[in-house]
Amino acid sequence: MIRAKNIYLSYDENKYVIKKGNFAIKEKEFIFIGGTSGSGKSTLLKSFYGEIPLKHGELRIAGQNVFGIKGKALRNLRKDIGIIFQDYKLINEWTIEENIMIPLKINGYSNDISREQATKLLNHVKLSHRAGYYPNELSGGEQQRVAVARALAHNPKIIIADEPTGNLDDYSAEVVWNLLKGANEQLGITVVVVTHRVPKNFGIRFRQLSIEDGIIYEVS
Ligand SMILES: Nc1ncnc2c1ncn2[C@@H]1O[C@H](COP(=O)(O)OP(=O)(O)OP(=O)(O)O)[C@@H](O)[C@H]1O
Repeated sequence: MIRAKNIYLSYDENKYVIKKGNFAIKEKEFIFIGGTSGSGKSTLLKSFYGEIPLKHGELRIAGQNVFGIKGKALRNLRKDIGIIFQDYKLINEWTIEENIMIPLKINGYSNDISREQATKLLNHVKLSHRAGYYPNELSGGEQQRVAVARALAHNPKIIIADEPTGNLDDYSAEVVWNLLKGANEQLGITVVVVTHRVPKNFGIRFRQLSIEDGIIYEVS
């Protein structure tokens, strides 16, 4: 599902953030990526959805070559990916239902279908009673559940999450982990999560990669 061959990523010409990156992630795997602060974890995730261009190497996501990707090809790549951030990144001026509708509208679904799907997902993340609320009227844990629903809305093949529980208390973190496990187990979505702390007794199979000073290691 994701294959990197000798990839290099950087923000400026003088220093590579990711060097000689080689790894493969199979369909339906659940992957944790760890490593020290500043080692390049977020940068690697950003390259998966074309936010950071590859300097060298080959990166294939769901069969699509990410090198130099732009325009329609980039839009197609993003159809296959749902993204979750540590700080939720919901649009505060829009209700949570409208937030969940965003990826559907971007992908050309009608208003009615988008709303129907958002209603289903609000039910899935147990927030139906808050559909008309705005993000800043919700707790952090609730906002992250909205973000998970938004990431799932357009039926992606891959979910990418960058420290999805970093701002959450233990209870809310567990709810988010359960949603991600469900996406992986029940929907067969490949899940790639950057986290400093792999949860104990996770309960499903997973693999771990680690990044140290820009070098990607397979831990398990
Ligand atoms: N937009 C940017 N412009 C220039 N350099 C950047 C930018 N974003 C990150 N960097 C640098 O790239 C390196 C890797 O950053 P990255 O955010 O990928 O690390 P990380 O492993 O995700 O760190 P953390 O665990 O602290 O979130 C760091 O040295 C950082 O300063």
